[in-house]
Amino acid sequence: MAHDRTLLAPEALQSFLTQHPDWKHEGGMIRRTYEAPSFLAGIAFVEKVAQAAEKADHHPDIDIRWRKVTLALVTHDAGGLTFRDTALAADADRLFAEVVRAR
Ligand SMILES: C[C@H](O)[C@H](O)[C@H]1CNC2=NC(N)=NC(=O)C2=N1
Repeated sequence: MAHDRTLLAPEALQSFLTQHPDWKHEGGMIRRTYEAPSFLAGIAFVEKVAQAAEKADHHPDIDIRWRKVTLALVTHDAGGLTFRDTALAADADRLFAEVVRAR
């Protein structure tokens, strides 16, 4: 599948980071660590993220350490950050809020 490879303008990235202050721009990726209320809530969150990632054909690096789940995103095909990264990051934030509400 062909995807848009347009890199995010610096202002667009800045605007995302301002609106999502838990996400950091590090090593060419955007990264956030979520702390779930329990290990299984963290796993439920990862499952939701995996479903969203598969649907978007865009897959974050995922690191699970007990209740902490770290997501890191970059568009390898584009060699940098694109709207696909910030869109999935924003989806993940919504999904995390759902998991926390449902605990
Ligand atoms: C063919 C397919 O669209 C690509 O390999 C996708 C799959 N998932 C991906 N995920 C991420 N994070 N970056 C990519 O560039 C990427 N590319």
